[in-house]
Parts: sequence; structure tokens; C-alpha cells
Amino acid sequence: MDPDPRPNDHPEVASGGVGVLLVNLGTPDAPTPGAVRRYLAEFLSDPRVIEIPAIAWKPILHGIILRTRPARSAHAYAQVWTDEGSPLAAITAAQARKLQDLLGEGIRVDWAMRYGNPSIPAKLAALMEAGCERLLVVPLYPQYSAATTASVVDKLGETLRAMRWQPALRTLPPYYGDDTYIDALETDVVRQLEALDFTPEVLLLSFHGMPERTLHLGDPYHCHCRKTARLLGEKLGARLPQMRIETSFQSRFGRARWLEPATETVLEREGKAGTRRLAVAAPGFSADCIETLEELAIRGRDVFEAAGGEHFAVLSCLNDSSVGMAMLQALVSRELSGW
Ligand SMILES: C=CC1=C(C)c2cc3[nH]c(cc4nc(cc5[nH]c(cc1n2)c(C)c5CCC(=O)O)C(CCC(=O)O)=C4C)c(C)c3C=C
Ligand SMILES: [Fe+2]
Ligand SMILES: [Fe+2]
Repeated sequence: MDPDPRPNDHPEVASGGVGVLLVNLGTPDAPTPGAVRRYLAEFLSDPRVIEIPAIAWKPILHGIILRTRPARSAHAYAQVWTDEGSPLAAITAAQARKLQDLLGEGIRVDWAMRYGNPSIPAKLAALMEAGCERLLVVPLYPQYSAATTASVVDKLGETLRAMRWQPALRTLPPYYGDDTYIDALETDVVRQLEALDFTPEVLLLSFHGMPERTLHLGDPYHCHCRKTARLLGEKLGARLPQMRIETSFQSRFGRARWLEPATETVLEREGKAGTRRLAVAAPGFSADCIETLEELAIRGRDVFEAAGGEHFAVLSCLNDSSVGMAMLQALVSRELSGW
């Protein structure tokens, strides 16, 4: 990257502008083993994600994981790929477009991915070229974790380190317990449950998992997920008292213990225990992605039905829905109000 994207003599640049950069995790450029390998190589080389000393991890990553997982993951991506590309990228782009409309021309909105494209350095440079001297970076993770939120901030730091003239920077705090978020989830979940052709006995709130060790090391992720689940559960319980609400953690990776209970285990247990009608919501994901569209909606259904379940649905994430966008606008506007 050009170490300083704003050379001194840029009189045409309107200065002092405010920019908002939405950031999500990242996704491959194509549903092919090669593209997935490139994406996973970057993602799984991040010490925030894999907290094993590099000397032990690199041989496993390059010798085993990057030889086997790309083909399997590419198959999963191919099942959910859209005309606009990966769902995660397409939805994040739509969120940025709609937020731009909601905030108006005075503030410039863009989006980036922590891994893969479009990259944080490229988008930071573009915003600064456009005259943004104040940047609000929005990690699209309601619950903080070192593997997600902190990793975005690490990348920002790495990018800024190469600049002589840095922008002023804020990051949106995690919003796992914010009324704006909980109310948006409540509205959206109730709307989707009412549109189903069955009445679920159980609503499963499935969050992305993390190694259990991170909880003992002080990562607040587990607490944040539990709090979101409790607050949302209280609201939903008041409106739909017949429905039982459970919480679980999905997407286990590697051999270490992960947060429990695992989504797959709960789906199997519920089916075997006689639950026939079950819906899943994934409140920790800002946008539908391979984890919701393939892991939950395809493989999760198989697990539940094989265990005896009959009716199964996975609700959409907030995505670029009007209620989701109103929430993002409110969170961002509150953060920008001091600027
Ligand atoms: C929402 C929060 C997320 C946390 C926390 C998280 C932790 C975490 N993830 C992995 C490994 C993988 N995650 C993968 C995909 C993926 N993860 C998140 C979000 C969180 N991850 C999203 C939004 C996505 C979807 C990306 C997409 O393109 O749709 C993958 C890649 C897919 C696959 O091969 O299964 C891996 C691998 C770890 C190890 C981890 C915490 C340490
Ligand atoms: Fe993940
Ligand atoms: Fe997964």
C-alpha cells in the first residue's frame, strides 16, 4: 500500500470529512478451492484467531488444513453463492449502500472485509483520498471477541502505522446489550416467526463458537452472547410464552474444547427428546453467510430431521432489512454525534 495516500499537495481534496467503514469478517472471492485456500490462509494465519505459537501451528495449517479444508469449504460455499457473489459480501455491500442513503451525502460510507477483499487498507486509503479526516470503523460484531473485533482493530493499527498523516479514528463499541439491537432483533424475529407455516415449540439462538479457553483467558465473548440471549429471550418470552428458548454455539473448528452446548448437539438432543417443530435464529451474525445458510439451514436441518424433527426453519439475520438498517443508523449516528 502507498504509505501515505494523501500527499501534501492535494488541493482538490475536500478536507475534514467524516467517513464510516463497515467491516465484516471476510469471504473468498469465488467458491473454488483455490480462492478458499487463499482466504483461509490469511484468516487462519491471524494469531488472534489461532492462538497457538506459529512454530507449532504453521506445519498443521500448511501441511494438513490448507490441503484438505478448501475443497470441502468450496463445496459448501458453492451451495449458497449468489449472482452478486458471496452472501456475506453482497449483504455487507447492501448495508453500506443503504446506510449511505440514510446518513446522507455529508458522511461517506463504505465497507471492507478483515480477510480477503475489499481490504481494510484499500478502503481506508479510498476514504482518505475522498477527504475523510475522521473515521468511524464499525466492526459488524454485536458481541466482542478478540478473534473478531480486536482483529479488526489490529489491522487498522497495522495500516495506520505506515501513514505519516493519519485520520482521527473511532470504533463502534460492541452492542450486544444495546436496546436498539435487542429491540431490532425482537421485531425481526417475531415477524419471521409469524410468517412461518408452523408454530415452533423451540427457538434456538445459535451463536458462532469460540475455543472455551478464550473464556478462561478473559475474553468477554461468551458473556456477551449470554447477555444478548437473556435480553432477547425475556422480550420474546413475554410475547410468545408457549415457545421455549435455548442457546447454543456453532461452527466448531479444530480439536480443542469449544463453548458449549454445540448447536449440532442441541438439534440432535431436541429431535430425540420429541421436539417436532424448531426454528433457529443467529443473532450474533450481522449478515447471512456460509455459517447460517449452509451450516444451519442445510446441515442443521439434516441433523434435526434425522433425530426425529419434522418442521425446521432458520430465520434470516438482520441483513439490510429496514429494521436492521434503522438499528445501524441509530448506533452510528449516536457515535458520530460528538463529531
Ligand atoms: C460472528 C462472530 C465470529 C466469531 C466469534 C468467529 C470465530 C472463529 N471462526 C473460526 C473459523 C472459521 N470461521 C469461518 C467463517 C465465518 N466466521 C464468522 C464469524 C465469526 N467467527 C463468519 C461471519 C463467517 C462466514 C464467512 C463467509 O464467507 O460466509 C470459517 C470459514 C468457513 C469454513 O471453512 O468453515 C472458519 C474456518 C475460528 C477458528 C474462530 C475463533 C477462534
Ligand atoms: Fe468463524
Ligand atoms: Fe462452519
